[in-house]
Amino acid sequence: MKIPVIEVFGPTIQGEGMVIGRKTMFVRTAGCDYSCSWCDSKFTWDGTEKHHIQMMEAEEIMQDLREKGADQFGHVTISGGNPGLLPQIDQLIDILHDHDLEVALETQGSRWQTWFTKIDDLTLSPKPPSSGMKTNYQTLDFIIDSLKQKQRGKCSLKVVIFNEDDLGYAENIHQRYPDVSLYLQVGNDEITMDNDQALSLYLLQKYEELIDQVMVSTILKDVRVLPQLHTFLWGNKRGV
Ligand SMILES: C[S@@+](CC[C@H](N)C(=O)[O-])C[C@H]1O[C@@H](n2cnc3c(N)ncnc32)[C@H](O)[C@@H]1O
Ligand SMILES: Nc1nc2[nH]cc(C(=O)O)c2c(=O)[nH]1
Ligand code: SF4
Ligand SMILES: [Mg+2]
Repeated sequence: MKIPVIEVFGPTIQGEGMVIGRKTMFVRTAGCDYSCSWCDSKFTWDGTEKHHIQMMEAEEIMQDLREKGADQFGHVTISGGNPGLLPQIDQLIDILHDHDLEVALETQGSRWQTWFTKIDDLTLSPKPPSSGMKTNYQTLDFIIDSLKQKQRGKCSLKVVIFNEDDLGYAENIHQRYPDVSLYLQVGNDEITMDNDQALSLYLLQKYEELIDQVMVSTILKDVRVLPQLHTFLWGNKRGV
């Protein structure tokens, strides 16, 4: 079965979460079951780029990765949209592994796929109140439980923070899943700003504010606090 792909890019650095800084290629799938108010990738689901969606066989995606990244990469990140909507990603992972490539996944944890167990670096990013979305804890419990029993690689949680309610949500997530490493990420509420320098300064200030808040939390002890590294470097630019 073909995979709806909206962009393939890289090599670049992973700008977020558990493998931040790692050289990687990106495959971004189209379609999401959420509609987060602050989503920085709305083009994957809001219909504005539906003509750019390509239905691709897993082998064609592999070819595209080689055309763009030649033999210069050893890691591929699958993001979206929500790739977790697509059972057919299974074949893509097998092909990537056959090419000795490690595979990362970005998903919000609203849907389970059996192929999650084959992922090397799996990021679950449940959405805090500011997103306007509601977490289905039954599904998230099931995913985390299933991964604990049988996963090839590592799993982490990443919560984007925009306000104090979001921080409270992250505390709750950390208490519910204390054994899963937790990353807090600065929320970018200026997703249309095109002045890169002003954006970097603004987000740096947000980063410092978030650090200050986390330092005084009695619950968030074993956590990592990160910015989106790619926005510091390249602003709101696409495909980097
Ligand atoms: C675009 S999403 C795609 C994967 C999946 N739908 C998800 O949300 O995890 C990739 C990551 O970007 C984060 N993200 C989206 N918009 C953001 C924003 N405005 N500021 C900071 N992080 C954002 C998401 O929370 C997620 O961790
Ligand atoms: N460099 C870079 N790092 C990223 N980490 C997560 C991304 C995403 O949109 O899923 C992303 C992205 O779009 N670019
Ligand atoms: S779940 Fe991810 S892709 Fe979907 S709307 Fe939220 S941030 Fe965007
Ligand atoms: Mg992004």
